[in-house]
Amino acid sequence: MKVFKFGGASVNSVERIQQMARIVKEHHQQPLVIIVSAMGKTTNALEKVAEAFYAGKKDEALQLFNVIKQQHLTTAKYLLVTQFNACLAQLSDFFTEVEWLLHDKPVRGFDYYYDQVVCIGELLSTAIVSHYLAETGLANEWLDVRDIIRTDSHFRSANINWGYTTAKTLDAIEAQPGALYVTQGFIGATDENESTTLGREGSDYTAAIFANILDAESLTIWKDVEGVMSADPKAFPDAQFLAALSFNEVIEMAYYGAQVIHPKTIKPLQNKGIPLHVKCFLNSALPGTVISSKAVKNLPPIVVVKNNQVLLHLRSQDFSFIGEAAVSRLYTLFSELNIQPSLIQTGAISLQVCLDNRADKIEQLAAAASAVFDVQLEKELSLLTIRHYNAAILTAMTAGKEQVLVQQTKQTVQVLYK
Ligand SMILES: Nc1ncnc2c1ncn2[C@@H]1O[C@H](COP(=O)(O)OP(=O)(O)O)[C@@H](O)[C@H]1O
Ligand SMILES: N[C@@H](CC(=O)OP(=O)(O)O)C(=O)O
Repeated sequence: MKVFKFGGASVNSVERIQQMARIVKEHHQQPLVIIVSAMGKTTNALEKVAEAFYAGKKDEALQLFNVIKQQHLTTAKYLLVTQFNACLAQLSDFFTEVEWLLHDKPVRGFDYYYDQVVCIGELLSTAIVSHYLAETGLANEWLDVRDIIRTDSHFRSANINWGYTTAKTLDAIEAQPGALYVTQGFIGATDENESTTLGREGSDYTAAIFANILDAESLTIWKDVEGVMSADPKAFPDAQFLAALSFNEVIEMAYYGAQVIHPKTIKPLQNKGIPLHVKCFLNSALPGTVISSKAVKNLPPIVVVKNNQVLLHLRSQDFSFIGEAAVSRLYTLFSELNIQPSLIQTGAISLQVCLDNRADKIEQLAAAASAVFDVQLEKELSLLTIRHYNAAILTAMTAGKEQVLVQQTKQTVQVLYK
């Protein structure tokens, strides 16, 4: 059994879905589970629908949703002939699911509605993909992952109930010769059948969950890049291709914000020693990156840049030293608000916390922290992280930048700059 994951970029056009089917055909000699994300930027568009709905702008929400609807219908029309009616029936059910909800008035928290709306992206894309594969002679079973992935009700970043999910996965998926399953990444459901999501870009994680439970031979994540590179090639055209990486290295990269693999993806694979291949869907003959338990030496400097960072300066109100009570209160707040700081630096009477600029969370954190600290906020910062750095690359990459904060270990340097 192998697991493949195709992200939004690999299903964002008719041609790319056709290319995906070619890849599946090439690898279909053995049982395959295919995890698919929402097409292109559909999740972002659905977020706008949820926001308009929650702001009481029903007509705007319906209008925005209609654009998404038409995009999916157009794609289905281009791709499908014999399977079109069956696909249309399935898409229409999902459209109705959202439209009913949008006609209601919000009575619960935003995150609940967010998940009920946003999960549709993956349901729509997989319906189209599954029917297209069938149309090209690749018989497959479409699975609603919400019947399999059971989560708690922590909407927008739900946690997996591994016991239930394992039993359901083994029930739903059989490793028979020729078996081909298509299902959604990123989404799940609670005991009450409410849809949940696992956190943005969470489809990689779904794929790792399936690979772990099914004891897959490998997981392949198909991307629009040659493999994992030493930096985002969109921002750094000179980035180097990395043929092999260890699980631990990729955990570090994801932790520091590399956008290439979702941070939760690695552990389920590492625990079972399942190799992760990151391959290019535009050219499946390229070898791609292999990520495994094997240590990889002599890596080049690996660069991660996170923009839109905020720095909170927290100073003790009476100029007393920052003690364990204050630090413990701060970490409790991170946990309560589900905040993962990008960087923390502790001084004698002050603490500095660098975070992603999520306005809602920053406001709540700043308000709660002001009970204990004097709080100041600095915005529009970027956080540069270099793993396996050397003096030359550090100098080159920080030239001309106003440095706000620097943190350095033997392996990793981080520079927050304006
Ligand atoms: N270190 C890296 N190596 C390769 N790609 C990276 C890296 N960091 C960021 N990226 C970006 O990740 C993108 C692929 O991820 P993403 O767009 O989320 O794909 P998908 O939609 O398939 O999940 C690439 O186009 C590239 O710009
Ligand atoms: N569609 C979701 C989940 C995901 O993983 O997408 P992608 O594989 O395109 O990063 C998102 O955009 O967050």
